[in-house]
Amino acid sequence: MITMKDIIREGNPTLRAVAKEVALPLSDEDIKLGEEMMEFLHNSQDPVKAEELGLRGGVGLAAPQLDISKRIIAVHVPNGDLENPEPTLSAVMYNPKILSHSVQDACLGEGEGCLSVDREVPGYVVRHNKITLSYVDASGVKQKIRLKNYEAIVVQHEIDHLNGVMFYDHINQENPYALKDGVLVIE
Ligand SMILES: O=CN(O)C[C@@H](CC1CCCC1)C(=O)N1NCCC[C@H]1C(=O)Nc1ccccn1
Ligand code: NI
Repeated sequence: MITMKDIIREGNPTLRAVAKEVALPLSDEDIKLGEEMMEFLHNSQDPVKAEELGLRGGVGLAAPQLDISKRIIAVHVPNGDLENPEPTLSAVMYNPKILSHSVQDACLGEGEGCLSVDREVPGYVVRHNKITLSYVDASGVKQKIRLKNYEAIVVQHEIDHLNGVMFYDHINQENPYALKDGVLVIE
């Protein structure tokens, strides 16, 4: 079971490496890894288990964060209201690829953090507001989906990890809160 000790932190060169595509058909090992990554996200969002296991709540995780330089990500974005436990997006994605994106950019009003970064780095992380994404799912089936707003931001943060990019690489050094016209701020 994945816990915080398995997550590498800034300074580990794997976070700056370009991860390798996984071979198809998916190996049992890669399928198992995806399941463990999703289990971590579930546990990290469960107040009891997160407390028990000392987990920081996470909505996404990329294999390089486990010191595994493979193009595998897991995302589990909970639905806003507690009544409806249906997550808005929950998937393990193998070899995810952004096929196209909107001209419109967006950022989280709160900025971003990272389970591999044990410090606050303030500032807007400007990303694409909408993306068209292809990936292979855990059943080995090629998927093509469109995402927007928060879900699109989460997936872009994870795909960045596959390319050795950290969220703060996108922050404007001169003025971390500088915004070009038309960037959607997502609260
Ligand atoms: O690469 C993957 N990571 O580094 C985990 C990150 C991924 C998100 C950061 C911004 C977009 C994707 C993550 O999830 N966080 N960042 C650090 C601490 C907070 C935590 C978070 O946003 N938690 C959360 C949010 C809503 C609901 C439940 N939990
Ligand atoms: Ni991260």
